[in-house]
Amino acid sequence: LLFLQSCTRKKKNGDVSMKIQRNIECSKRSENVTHQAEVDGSTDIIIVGAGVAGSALAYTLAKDGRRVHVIERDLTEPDRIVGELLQPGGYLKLIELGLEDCVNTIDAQQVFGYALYKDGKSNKVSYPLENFNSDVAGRSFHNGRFIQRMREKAASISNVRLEQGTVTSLIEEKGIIKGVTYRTKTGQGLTTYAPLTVVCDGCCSNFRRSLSKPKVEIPSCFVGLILENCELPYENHGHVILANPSPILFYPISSTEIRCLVDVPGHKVPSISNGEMTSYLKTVVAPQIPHELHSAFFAAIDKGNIRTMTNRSMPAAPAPTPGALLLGDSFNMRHPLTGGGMTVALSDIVILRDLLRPLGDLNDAHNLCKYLESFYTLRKPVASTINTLAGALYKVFCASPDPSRNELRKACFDYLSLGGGFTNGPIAILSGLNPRPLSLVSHFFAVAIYGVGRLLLPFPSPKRMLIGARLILDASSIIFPIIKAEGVKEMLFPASIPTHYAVQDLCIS
Ligand SMILES: Cc1cc2nc3c(=O)[nH]c(=O)nc-3n(C[C@H](O)[C@H](O)[C@H](O)COP(=O)(O)OP(=O)(O)OC[C@H]3O[C@@H](n4cnc5c(N)ncnc54)[C@H](O)[C@@H]3O)c2cc1C
Repeated sequence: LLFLQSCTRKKKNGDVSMKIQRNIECSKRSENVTHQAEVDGSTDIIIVGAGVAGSALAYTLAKDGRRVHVIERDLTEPDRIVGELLQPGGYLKLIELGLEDCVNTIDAQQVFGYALYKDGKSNKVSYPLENFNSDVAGRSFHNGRFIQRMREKAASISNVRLEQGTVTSLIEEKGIIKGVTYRTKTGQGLTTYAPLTVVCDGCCSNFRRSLSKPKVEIPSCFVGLILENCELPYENHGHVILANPSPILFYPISSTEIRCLVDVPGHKVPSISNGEMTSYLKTVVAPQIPHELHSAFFAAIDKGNIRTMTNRSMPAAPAPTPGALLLGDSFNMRHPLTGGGMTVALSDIVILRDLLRPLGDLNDAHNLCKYLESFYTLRKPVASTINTLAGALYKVFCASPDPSRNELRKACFDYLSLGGGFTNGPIAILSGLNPRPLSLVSHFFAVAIYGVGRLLLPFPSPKRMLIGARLILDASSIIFPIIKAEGVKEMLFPASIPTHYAVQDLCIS
């Protein structure tokens, strides 16, 4: 144990992967000692996965004095097309967690809002940042660089042990999760124990079935490209093209690169290997993107680095289990159109940290589990609002042959162009700066009523009245099922749910 401590206490500046590698080496050399120590109760919390959620959680819990063992399948820098735009609300959570410097030195770009495009018209929608410090804005970056910085921060704390290994199962005894079994990089099978295991193994989680009742939907896929040597029409803004059949996104991920994500509805994307994808991008997508980006878009297609990713959506449906908890995408997912995933994960971590803070001992698994049930209610206002907006906006932003849905789409675009509260309200929700469920519901129906009003004025015709009525029905059929899945009571009336269990029942430090 002393050897492990001396290893993990070495805090040196330097290259991210070098630091993490050093940490792996430490854990490798001390595997036997550590395993023995863990049986003795030297770990408070095991974290499965060191992605966005796992590494941020490890850092924050360790800062609060917990002894944390993080097991991550692959500690090399991830190269993915996910989690590249952090909303300003997420940046505020990073500040709360003391992790805001993780967006420094990775060539992250500040983001001040969005530009929306529809039928050749464009409109800038800025985040309402007036009342915040000047550094508060969205940030966009290479996801892998951001994660490496957070892993490095976590690994720099002496009571974090960050180890490369693949968790293969949760250890359950009499209904309580006691720890995990995992395979190290060298193929050795090990077990480790702790009073609490937090599973943060991402969108394809292997363990969510044991800890929740997941219902995963796949509304679409994203096709990702990187555009180089070009400028976005609206500097430091995300760009959303309301294209046909579904939205296309652009945002900077470094000072020289722009990410393009093309949404393709359904489970399947055109084949990259037989050239269908190239043809789709050149003939269907290219004519719909801003002309300033054309040549870089074609160059990116010809370069051939085309990536795809499935977009999943899954409301949180916890099955509270003593000794374990899910967090991040393993627990809850939403369509990535609005870039809300990391904000929800970081917001959840702040709530969990605050709940765990007064507890000295985590060993009373049943009481701890009961106490942590309040987490599921406390997270609802932020998480459900961001989730519902993502699902609803995706549906509204997709093209449709239905005239009422098309009117709703047009009304949404024009409503967001009105300025004042009509623009600030929805963008404050999307950015995570003011994610209030009632504000979301009222803006959503204000868009619908605005759409109906435009149909009926100046002179209503029977046909227009019918489209107007269908528009309201359509809007309701979009938002109400999402709210139902999120939990009507938890989302809209959280005060009616008892959230706080007596901390006194547990050991307080
Ligand atoms: C196409 C796409 C684009 C997105 N864009 C954005 C965006 O712009 N902004 C935003 O906020 N969100 C975005 N998201 C969502 C965002 O990526 C996620 O919400 C976020 O990454 C969730 O973090 P996580 O830690 O739960 O999962 P991850 O970051 O995926 O981390 C999971 C970690 O667990 C590890 N792991 C998995 N299994 C095991 C195992 N058995 N043992 C050990 N380790 C394991 C993995 O290696 C990984 O490091 C996007 C999602 C998609 C699909």
